[in-house]
Amino acid sequence: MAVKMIKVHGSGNDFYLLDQTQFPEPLTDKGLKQLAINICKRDGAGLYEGADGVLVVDKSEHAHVLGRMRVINADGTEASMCGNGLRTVARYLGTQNDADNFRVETMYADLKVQAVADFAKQVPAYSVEISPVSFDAKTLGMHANHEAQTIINETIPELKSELKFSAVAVPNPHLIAFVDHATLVGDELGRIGEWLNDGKNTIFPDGVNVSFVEVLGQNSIFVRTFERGVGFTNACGTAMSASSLMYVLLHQESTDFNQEIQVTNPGGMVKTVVHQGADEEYWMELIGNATFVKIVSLPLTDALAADFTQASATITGEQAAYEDFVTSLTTA
Ligand SMILES: N[C@H](CCC[C@H](N)C(=O)O)C(=O)O
Repeated sequence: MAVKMIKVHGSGNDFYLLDQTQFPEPLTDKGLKQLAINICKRDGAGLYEGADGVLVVDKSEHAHVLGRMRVINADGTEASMCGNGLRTVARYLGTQNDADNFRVETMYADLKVQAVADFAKQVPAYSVEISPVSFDAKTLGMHANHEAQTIINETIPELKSELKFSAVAVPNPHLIAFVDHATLVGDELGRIGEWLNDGKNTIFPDGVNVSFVEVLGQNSIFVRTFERGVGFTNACGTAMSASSLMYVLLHQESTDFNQEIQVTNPGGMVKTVVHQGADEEYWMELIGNATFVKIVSLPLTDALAADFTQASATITGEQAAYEDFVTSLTTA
């Protein structure tokens, strides 16, 4: 039996999208974990150029929902949410069902998704809801500053850093610091990211996505992320959304709720809007590309055995359009 997947990306954060309804029976969790570990490997060891993870699409049992998304990181760990990935799943399900405004089931919420105007020619774009939001240490799996219940714009002495951090779950866990440009591009992010995802530290035993944010101007930030279960990525959608929330809460001199924020990153650019609902709950809109790079196919048993010799791919041509879009950002 062959397995068909779409290589997709959101702002250069790339995934294999696997629709499990192609199989008579869905893969087991163990099978999904092994598949992700095999195909995501970089440096030629994985399926083509590898990936940051696998987006698993299944039917949803929930009413008014077009499908379900699960997120498997490149190291095989499962995450509760993936903002860049959700945009590509929204495009996949929307195209399949001829719908452009619907909900997708994720681990903790059925999230709103909507097709929006293309970012550029052959660069389709979607807006997705990022929620629920929590600052609670228990939800974050955080043990720091004498078991503090929340950490918002505070130093964490144990990290041997002068930086001030904010910890927020959206709902996957994020640790965010606003920094100057030299720190943004320096080694500190990698040092802290490796440490908090080493599987041994006592601050985030289950790991955490770590981001440094530079304020570039009015409603404009740059976000660089070391992702749990992956390492450095071109972009992390939930990190850019969580960073936008902290930007609104801590930097009202240059942004505010309900304003469109431009978030640039090593893989390109997305837009975010931070909302506070009537119930006082925060939620974010993450608006960005949903690029389908190629359709790949190979025998399922080979993929599970990390044998990619029979793999075939059909290129869509969208990657060239996306690269032109990124170039236009710097020449604008
Ligand atoms: N590495 C993340 C999951 C992927 C999130 C990211 N790719 C995004 O776009 O939000 C975690 O373990 O929480």
